Amino acid sequence: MKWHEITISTTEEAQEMISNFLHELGAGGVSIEESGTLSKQRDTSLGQWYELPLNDIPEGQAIIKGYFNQDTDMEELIASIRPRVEELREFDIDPGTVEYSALVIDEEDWATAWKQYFKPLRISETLTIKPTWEVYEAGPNERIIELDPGMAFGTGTHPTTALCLQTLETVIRGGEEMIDVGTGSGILAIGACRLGVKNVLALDLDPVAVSSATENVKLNELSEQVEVRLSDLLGVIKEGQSGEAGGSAPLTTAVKVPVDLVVANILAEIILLFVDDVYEALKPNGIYIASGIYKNKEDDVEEGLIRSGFEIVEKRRDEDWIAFIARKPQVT
Ligand SMILES: C[S@@+](CC[C@H](N)C(=O)[O-])C[C@H]1O[C@@H](n2cnc3c(N)ncnc32)[C@H](O)[C@@H]1O
Repeated sequence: MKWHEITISTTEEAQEMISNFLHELGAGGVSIEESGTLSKQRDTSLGQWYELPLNDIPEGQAIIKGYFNQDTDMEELIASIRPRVEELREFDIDPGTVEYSALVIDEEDWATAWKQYFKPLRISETLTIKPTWEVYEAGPNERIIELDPGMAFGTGTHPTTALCLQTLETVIRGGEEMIDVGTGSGILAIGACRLGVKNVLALDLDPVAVSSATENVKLNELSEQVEVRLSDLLGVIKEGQSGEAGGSAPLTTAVKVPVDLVVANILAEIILLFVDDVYEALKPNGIYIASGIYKNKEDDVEEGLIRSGFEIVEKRRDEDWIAFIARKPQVT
């Protein structure tokens, strides 16, 4: 079988949004390559290892490749993605001078083309993300997240995901109940369970993410602990129903709201839409990890969290991305 490969060169700043667009348009896989110039220092503090050779992509730039089945009209696809990319400028996200190209490749090339970018990755003190197709022997005290991200976002290679997993590792004490909003591949829900969380309600608006997360939860033998549901933000809880089209099945999850912990790795614009709902969904002293925030939105998110009643415990940074750790105060 043949596949169409679209290549988009853009900025690191815009890569997440553009790769999300490709997923939404039905990409069968998306890969991102960032600048890896020879002068770039690679972080090995947590024992990370890198298989990819350094490349000549200029600092701050990224190359995104998306793979579409042979029936896709690529001219139409590029025409539909162009205005969405340009619109990013209105959200203060600069995609730079964007270049698009497309070519046809064989299935075999496609499989290796995107999988070669996804290798076992030590992401925090104890967590390692392992692609299902890689052979990897865990060391002592190493906790493995088995993952086949398929078409959903969340391989752990993006700074926002890494920030969430590293933060989860520091806030989880064991036995918590958690909600993961925008679960994507389910990576944070699975990572949280590996770190000791008791139960997770994992939500996503995108049916492709819901099925990817469900598969990954099964793969990690966590179906008893993690319930994955289609939901627009916390809608499924508010309605007390499943978000499945036409469905009204009640939640079967062991997670009882209010919960101890909420994590959301979504863009700042979306985070700001439901801060009050997260506050409601948390127990007093409950923790909210809000990630996916690009540096130009730091102040807006901080103000939004404080306005809803949260205390800011800490802000963590990776490259230009920020994750907030916020606490719902104990009511006296
Ligand atoms: C940046 S990805 C994060 C995936 C994963 N949690 C991670 O940390 O890598 C954001 C996810 O949020 C989902 N999302 C976007 N808007 C949403 C909404 N209104 N309600 C629920 N999920 C949403 C997207 O479908 C996507 O899977």
